[in-house]
Amino acid sequence: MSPHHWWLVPSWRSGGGCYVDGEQRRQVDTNYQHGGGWGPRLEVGPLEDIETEGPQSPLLSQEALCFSPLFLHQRLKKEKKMTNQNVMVSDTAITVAVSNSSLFPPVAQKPPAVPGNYITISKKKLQNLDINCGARINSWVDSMRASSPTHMKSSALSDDLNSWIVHHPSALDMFEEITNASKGKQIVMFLDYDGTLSPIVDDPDRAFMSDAMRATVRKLARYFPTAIVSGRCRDKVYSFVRLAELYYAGSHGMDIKGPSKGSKYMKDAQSLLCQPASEFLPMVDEVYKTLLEVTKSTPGAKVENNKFCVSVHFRCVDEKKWTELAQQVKTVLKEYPKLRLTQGRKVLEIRPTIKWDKGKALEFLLESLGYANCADVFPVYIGDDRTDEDAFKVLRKRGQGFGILVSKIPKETNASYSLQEPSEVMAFLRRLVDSKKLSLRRHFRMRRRRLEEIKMSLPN
Ligand SMILES: O=P(O)(O)OC[C@H]1O[C@H](O[C@H]2O[C@H](CO)[C@@H](O)[C@H](O)[C@H]2O)[C@H](O)[C@@H](O)[C@@H]1O
Repeated sequence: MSPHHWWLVPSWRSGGGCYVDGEQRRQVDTNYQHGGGWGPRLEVGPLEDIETEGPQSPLLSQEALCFSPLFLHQRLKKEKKMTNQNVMVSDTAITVAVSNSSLFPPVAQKPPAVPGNYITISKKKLQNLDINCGARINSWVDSMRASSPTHMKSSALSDDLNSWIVHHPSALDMFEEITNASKGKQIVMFLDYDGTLSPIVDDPDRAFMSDAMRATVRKLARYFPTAIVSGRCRDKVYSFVRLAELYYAGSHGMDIKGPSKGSKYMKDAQSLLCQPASEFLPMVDEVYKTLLEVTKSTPGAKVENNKFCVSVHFRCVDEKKWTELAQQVKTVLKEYPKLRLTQGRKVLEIRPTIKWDKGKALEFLLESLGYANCADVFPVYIGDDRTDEDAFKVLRKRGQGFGILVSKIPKETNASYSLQEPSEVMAFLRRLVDSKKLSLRRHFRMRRRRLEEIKMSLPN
């Protein structure tokens, strides 16, 4: 047996599992289990131990992987079987590298490419609830459960948080390093809304942003081009934020509009409009109406029309009814192969199959602002949800700026830094504004001094 071949089994008390899709292309035992309690786990062992037969599970949520690198680390240490290997769980895959010496990549470092010396579990099989592959309802419900931190053991949580924070340090603690890295570059700000600018609440219609946060974002936009990138429909998120000087990308980036007030950063910002999924409008509307009707029988379910996508909220649905709700949604979506399902925080999100996401929206906005091929731009994206990972990934790929994940618990992420909650986001934004003001003041003071020197040196 080669010491470099290892297998990984994401497992749940209820079962689960997936294919190992890399070098060895072997299937993992889907019923592998470990000690009790609900919770995402990633088991590890020599590749040779894998059972080669077993049903394929089309789904494992990203959340199910959120503790896995750390769990894996501990397990690996315990087993003392692995001395010089690197284990990584990225958004695209679970990967075991065989040569690097550290367990995690340093902050802002790109994840290693796959496959090569890596064993990979492909993202498609892990992340999305792919209705077209005929996902089983159990898998859907597992994924819905995984999005609930209440299912995570608190002891594991604090251990993992301590290790996680080392690799995704607080953006507040690292403020100096961050501003140093941005020196001489144009910072462009991208802000998610729910869970980033406003706290998560039970009723999506009441996710208000505080006046203090609004004032902070207003100041921020004075100094840096600023965009709100949200899963909500653009009008709705605008009604919460109410700042006309910002760029807005609603419906997970499928509805982008420039500032109605115009912008000092772009000549013709008012006419900026991008709606790459417009042909899906009638279909999304139809699905919204059907889902509204069908889910009426499930107490607490809430269907939200986000124009180019639909959200089915289960935050207020009794867990015993989650299977019923998943079944209702699945039945409706069977009729719409051009729509796909993803998952956010206690929400099922239905959207067109087009290749457009928050990452694409970020790229589109940078291009519109004239920074497409510019080395001197420093985009900062702050978000809390799975859909924000697409934007974090784009930043890593560009090697510009960085992502900040808003989370109190360890999550697998492509972001470089973390903040715990919207109040920390506000503190970070305020510091950005203050630091910019200070540097501008210094700049003008120096310019004035220089002008005076020139004046003095001129003959009377
Ligand atoms: O991209 P975002 O701005 O973060 O939008 C993602 C979803 O956010 C909203 O739902 C979430 O926040 C609600 C209010 O706090 C909460 O009740 C819900 O459980 C969360 O999932 C919004 O309602 C969705 O339409 C967005 O897709």
